[in-house]
Order: sequence, then C-alpha cells, then structure tokens
Amino acid sequence: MMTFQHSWGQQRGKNEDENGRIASSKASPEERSKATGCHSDGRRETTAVSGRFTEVVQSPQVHVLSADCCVSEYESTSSHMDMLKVNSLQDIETLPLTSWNIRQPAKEDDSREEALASGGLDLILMPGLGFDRARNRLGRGKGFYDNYLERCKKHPKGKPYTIALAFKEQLCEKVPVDNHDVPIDEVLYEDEK
Ligand SMILES: Nc1nc2c(c(=O)[nH]1)N(C=O)[C@@H](CNc1ccc(C(=O)N[C@@H](CCC(=O)O)C(=O)O)cc1)CN2
Ligand SMILES: Nc1ncnc2c1ncn2[C@@H]1O[C@H](COP(=O)(O)OP(=O)(O)OP(=O)(O)O)[C@@H](O)[C@H]1O
Repeated sequence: MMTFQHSWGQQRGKNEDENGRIASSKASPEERSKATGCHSDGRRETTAVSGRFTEVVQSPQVHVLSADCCVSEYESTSSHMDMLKVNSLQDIETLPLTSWNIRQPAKEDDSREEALASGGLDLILMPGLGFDRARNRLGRGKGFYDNYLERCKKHPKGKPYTIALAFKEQLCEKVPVDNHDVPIDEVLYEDEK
C-alpha cells in the first residue's frame, strides 16, 4: 500500500516563500512536465475528490466523521468546473470516463447537487501534474481549480482546505505560477528515495 508520510505544510521554511515565483507558461501538459522536471504520464496521478464533513458524536469516546463526497465535472470548452455529489464508491466507479480518462457525471445527469449551491466544501484533494516546496501546483493548464477556488471564496463557507497527494515523480524544484494560482495548503508526499 502507498503511504504519504511526509508533508509540506503551512509553516514555510526560510527558502519556502513565494520569492521564486515566475510567470505562468501557456505550455501543454507535456511541455509543463518537461520544463519543471516533474513527471506524470497519467498512470500515477492521485485521485481528485472533495468533501463536506459532519461530525457525528456517538459517545464521548467515539467520534464518527461522515462526509458528503463530490467529484469534479469540467467543461472541456471553458474553464468552468463544478463539484457534484456522489453517493458511494460504487457510484464513482460507474461514472462515465471523459476523453481525459477522468470519471465524471454525464452532461445529461442533472440529479446531482453542486457543492456551492448548498453547503460548500471543507476539503479538496487536489489533482496535479507536479508540486513544489512552496506548495505551488502544476495543473493541466486550464485554470479549472483556481477558478473553482475563487468561486468557493465567495460562498459563505469560504475556501476549502486543500491537500495534494504527490507521488515522488511529481515533486518539482519549482513550478511556474502566476497571480491566479492558489497555493495548496498541504502537500503530502511519499518517500523521495
Ligand atoms: N483526476 C483529475 N480530475 C480533474 C483534473 C485533473 O487534473 N485530474 N482537472 C484538472 O484541471 C480537471 C480536468 N482538466 C482538464 C484539462 C484540460 C483538458 C483539455 O481539454 N485539454 C485539451 C488539450 C490541452 C493540451 O494538450 O494542450 C484538449 O483535450 O483539447 C481537459 C481536462 C478537472 N478534473
Ligand atoms: N481565477 C482566475 N481568473 C482568471 N483567469 C485565471 C484564473 N485562474 C487561472 N486563470 C488563467 O487561466 C490560465 C490557466 O491557468 P493555470 O496555468 O494556472 O492552470 P492550471 O492550474 O494548471 O489548470 P487546472 O486547474 O485546469 O489543472 C492562465 O492563463 C491563468 O492566468
């Protein structure tokens, strides 16, 4: 089983501030991977889900956290993405695959609640091609997540906490970012060895 035992978190070291930020490139995902030295060929990408948690206290000793889970639904012709509620693991596993091999509800499936039309989100597990120590994220270059986080900030719940799970191939020296890029709150990564 894969474990993510290390983290780059909120407390930045002295070399982990935003000094090194450089302009965003308009490069393709392949060019972006090459330029940053991080490698993700789609076979090792951690999954993307988001959730809203409810604490159910069963007894003073037992706390159960229940979560409403959502998956992304992106529009390939724009930078618009929604987060739609899923009902179970089996529900996720039976969603249709897009041309990018991402499972998401079909366009005509209007039965699902959108997170920002209801209670908002507590947490997003962020996908990405690569991540650096300043917790910058290299995405697929369409701005889906940065735009979605902007929308979250306008919701009463505010911006959800963001965590990325990174395989070692996805750890980069420096990810190119611009003013729109929202740093990840915490990057959990596996052993770099
Ligand atoms: N698991 C997972 N879900 C995710 C993402 C992700 O990276 N991983 N996304 C993270 O954002 C969003 C989907 N990102 C996408 C980004 C670009 C294109 C796209 O249509 N690309 C162009 C080609 C671009 C190029 O190669 O230059 C195309 O296919 O025409 C599709 C989806 C939402 N859900
Ligand atoms: N909130 C925003 N408002 C306006 N433009 C934005 C916003 N977020 C990103 N952009 C623009 O969208 C383009 C793509 O952004 P970027 O390269 O950061 O995408 P990405 O994070 O890699 O993509 P994705 O989230 O889809 O994986 C850039 O030109 C960026 O300036």
